[in-house]
Amino acid sequence: MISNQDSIIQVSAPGKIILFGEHAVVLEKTAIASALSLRTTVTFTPNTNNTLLLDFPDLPGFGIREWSLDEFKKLDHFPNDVDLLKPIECNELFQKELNKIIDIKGIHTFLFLFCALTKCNKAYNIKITSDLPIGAGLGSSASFCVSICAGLLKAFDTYICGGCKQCVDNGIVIDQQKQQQQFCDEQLNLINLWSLQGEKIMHGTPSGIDNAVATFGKALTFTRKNGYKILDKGIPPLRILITNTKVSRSTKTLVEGVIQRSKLFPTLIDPVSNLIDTISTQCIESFNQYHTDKDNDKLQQTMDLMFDMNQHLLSGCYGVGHSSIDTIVSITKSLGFHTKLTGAGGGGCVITLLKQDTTLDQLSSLKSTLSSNGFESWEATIGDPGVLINIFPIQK
Ligand SMILES: Nc1ncnc2c1ncn2[C@@H]1O[C@H](COP(=O)(O)OP(=O)(O)O)[C@@H](O)[C@H]1O
Ligand SMILES: C[C@@](O)(CCOP(=O)(O)O)CC(=O)O
Ligand SMILES: [Mg+2]
Repeated sequence: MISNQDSIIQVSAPGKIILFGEHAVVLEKTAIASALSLRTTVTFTPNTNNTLLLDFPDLPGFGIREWSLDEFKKLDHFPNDVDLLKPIECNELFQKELNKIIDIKGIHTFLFLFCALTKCNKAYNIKITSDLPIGAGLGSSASFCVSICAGLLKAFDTYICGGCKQCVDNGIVIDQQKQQQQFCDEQLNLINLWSLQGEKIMHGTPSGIDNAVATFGKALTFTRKNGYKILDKGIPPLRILITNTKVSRSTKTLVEGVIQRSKLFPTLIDPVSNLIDTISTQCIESFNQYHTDKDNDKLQQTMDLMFDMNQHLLSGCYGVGHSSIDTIVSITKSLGFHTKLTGAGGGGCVITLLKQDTTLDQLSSLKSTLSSNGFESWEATIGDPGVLINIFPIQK
């Protein structure tokens, strides 16, 4: 059998949209998210130079960089004694040491996961590409962390299930043509927990919803207390248009701002968070109702109202709106559609609820109005699978 250490490993994980509950989910409330068909792909190719070569074309100004593995191993706080089956946070002192090597949070995240999971015992060229816009609310950071963790655990044959048939052998083939495989649930849980440690370096206080949806895929509800729950019957056939404001923002700063506001003004912010929680739970109820009565009009009416309410609470009460988002809300409203931000807000992407019977002409008129205002939009495909893996033998 060819060892994984002598193979090319390719892993992909999806981005996501949050339908309801972003930010409130950090404050312990319920949120609902669905995986997107847009994915981040990581390719691990062994090298014989004792180096780590990173090729990150989507990270502005990064390009390709290479370090000797010894450069990391010699650091005083190198995570030597980590148990791979028990994910832990990055030691602050190690992060400070990484910061002296390179001052980019996303790269600290990568380097922490790489050092903790491989102990720098294997040299790799690693390429990461994404279909997702980076830093725009569609969960690129989580799909980045999930793909890295899944690939590195596989590279070292680290399985919390002990190496079940699904994880070690042929697995469940999701896509015959691409021969992509899925891990077992136990291994997915391990990947999810390691990815959360990565997200913590990027964001400080991630709720965990983004890495859960990038790991498990489909559509799920999430609370920090109870974790994720896959919506067994899926999401009703909603049509969603994603529009990118192209305004860049920092998830970390926005999340910190909302936490700060809720600490300073608990009597004002708690009821807002509770109302968002009610919107999320009402959404689940409406989905269940739809699965019974298939009443599209009723679902559309409720969802339209909840899109408006959630948007205004995020913008007016949590303070994570942006004038570009307001512009899209008003353009879409003038054409009869309801829009909310998705992810951290402050710019990034927004989602508009189309109707089941929105015609191609109506859609293209909506898209061209948005485009003439400088915004790019596309209809989303949601409910996609979570993290998937391919192994290729190296061609000699
Ligand atoms: N394909 C990628 N290549 C390199 N870094 C990435 C990639 N995707 C995500 N990242 C990291 O994630 C960060 C963006 O995460 P974040 O601000 O949470 O936005 P979002 O998750 O909404 O896209 C980037 O600044 C970068 O550090
Ligand atoms: C704002 C938040 O709810 C989602 C952030 O998503 P994104 O990184 O902006 O894609 C934060 C979180 O849940 O960790
Ligand atoms: Mg993110």
